[in-house]
Amino acid sequence: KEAETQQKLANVVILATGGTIAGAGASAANSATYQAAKVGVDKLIAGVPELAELANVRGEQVMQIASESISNDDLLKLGKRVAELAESKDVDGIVITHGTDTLEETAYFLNLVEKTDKPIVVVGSMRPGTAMSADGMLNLYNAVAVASDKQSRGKGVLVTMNDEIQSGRDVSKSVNIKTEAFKSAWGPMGMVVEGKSYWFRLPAKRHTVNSEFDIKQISSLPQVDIAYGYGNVTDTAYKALAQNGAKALIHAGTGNGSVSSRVVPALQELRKNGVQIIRSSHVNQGGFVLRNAEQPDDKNDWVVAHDLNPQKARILAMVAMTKTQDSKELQRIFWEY
Ligand SMILES: NC(=O)C[C@H](N)C(=O)O
Repeated sequence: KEAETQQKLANVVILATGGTIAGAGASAANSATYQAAKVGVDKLIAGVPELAELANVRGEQVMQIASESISNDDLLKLGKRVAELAESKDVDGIVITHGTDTLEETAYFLNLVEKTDKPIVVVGSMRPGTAMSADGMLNLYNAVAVASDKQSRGKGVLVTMNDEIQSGRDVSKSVNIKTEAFKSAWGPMGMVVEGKSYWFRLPAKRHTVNSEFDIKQISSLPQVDIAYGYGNVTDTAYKALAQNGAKALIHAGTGNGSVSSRVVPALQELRKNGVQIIRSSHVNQGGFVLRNAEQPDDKNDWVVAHDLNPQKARILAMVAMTKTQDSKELQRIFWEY
């Protein structure tokens, strides 16, 4: 009988990378002061015995770090392992436990490069498992529920936080400390309640199986860096980043991705020297940067990031520049993904 139910359940692999969901504090009152990336994947799985009712779950520890320290090499390592598992006949879905600080970057990266329609769900928590009202257990339970659901196929990389199913492309950590940290300017795709998913929207942008990018063909990512716009800004950071080898600079601009008159000449010069200039916005509730609004992008040969925040623009620029160095192609990619 037990063997029969096991056969019917989906096979889900949990790839653990660290973060607060694997964090531990000194006491149950420590919801904000704790150490991330302490608990191993087997203990995480053992902490939620109800997972066994949703799927045949097994875990793999891919790395054990706080997500603010994730490197491009870590992204490639994780991406390649996800692709291998997705190709395996006995894997139906993949869950990635991850720190929340750069979760939106990893989720978007996987959304661009994984050539599979199998569910890939990235999940984290805002409180360590040792804290009162820890959110990691339910977030993980929801992630496994979504990853084992056939309805989740072909919807791109997903994120389950705070009972919501979000698109890995759109979602961003918008507040810290609070458990409702993850928001998208375009709203969640669905809800997951008591292990069941309820869907309301589909992503309009290209992803996974319809993406022109494939992790198997990517062996390294070019250096792309971000510089921040603010009052009284100088061009020092932009020049230093380029001097240090950046192939593209994401301008985390004010408002519409506007650029200070003290910075414009340096960016024009850097573009002439081959560095791609990509205008994004650091406004909190979702930027929307349009070509030739605020700056003459056609004349400057710059690219706009449209609704992608600076950190997501960095991910797309890196992936795109594994294939093209042409600014018009880059702009096409920024509209389509
Ligand atoms: N809530 C978290 O997961 C934060 C932690 N610094 C991390 O990203 O690993």
